[in-house]
Amino acid sequence: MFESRPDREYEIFLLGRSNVGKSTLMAELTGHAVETGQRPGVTQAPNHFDWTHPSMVLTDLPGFGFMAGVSEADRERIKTDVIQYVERYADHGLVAVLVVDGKAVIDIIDRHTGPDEVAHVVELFAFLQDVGIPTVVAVNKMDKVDDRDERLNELCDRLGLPGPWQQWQDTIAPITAKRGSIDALESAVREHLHEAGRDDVIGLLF
Ligand SMILES: Nc1nc2c(ncn2[C@@H]2O[C@H](COP(=O)(O)OP(=O)(O)OP(=O)(O)O)[C@@H](O)[C@H]2O)c(=O)[nH]1
Ligand SMILES: [Mg+2]
Repeated sequence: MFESRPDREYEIFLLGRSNVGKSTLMAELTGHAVETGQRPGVTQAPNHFDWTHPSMVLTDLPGFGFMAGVSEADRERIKTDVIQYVERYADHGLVAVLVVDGKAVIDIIDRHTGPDEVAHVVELFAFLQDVGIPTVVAVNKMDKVDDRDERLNELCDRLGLPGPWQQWQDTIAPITAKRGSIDALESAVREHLHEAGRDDVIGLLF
């Protein structure tokens, strides 16, 4: 899980449940082909992309949640590994991109929320805030969503961000990675880097 990381100063983390389109987005961001698939759980080890700049690595971390052919114990282990990975390299982390499926995310959160349960994506979002890594939620597959504003407002509500969602354009970025519509994400990431005084890094990325 940790051995393959190239020794780079800056890192961008890509996280999210299986099958939300992380690898598709990574391919779109970097212009390089990445293994993608209909079968959830294609990515089980981090994919490091280190060719954008000598100081930079983009890391596509393994998915959470349901993965075909992966046992419950393995899923828990992968989740723990991902969290440990982010904690370990947090100091290098410029931005975390938490990818969700815009069509499915609300149902998934609500199904996994209860008196003793916090949905993974909500837990991850809070965790990233705690670690102090600027986070953008890339709400992918917006091509499949009809009630766009309503859906994005619901997502803000579930993440504890008071609506309307338009107030959070540096945090909530609706995209359709498959068609290359990722402008909202790019400007949110730019905004975070700018706020962090890292305009120098922006040019390394886009
Ligand atoms: N409709 C639609 N489908 C998409 C979009 N982005 C990705 N997909 C599809 O979603 C499926 C999963 O995409 P991947 O990129 O492999 O997802 P992943 O998050 O890397 O999955 P794991 O590696 O299993 O964690 C593929 O069939 C993609 O073509 C999108 O914007 N819209
Ligand atoms: Mg993948």
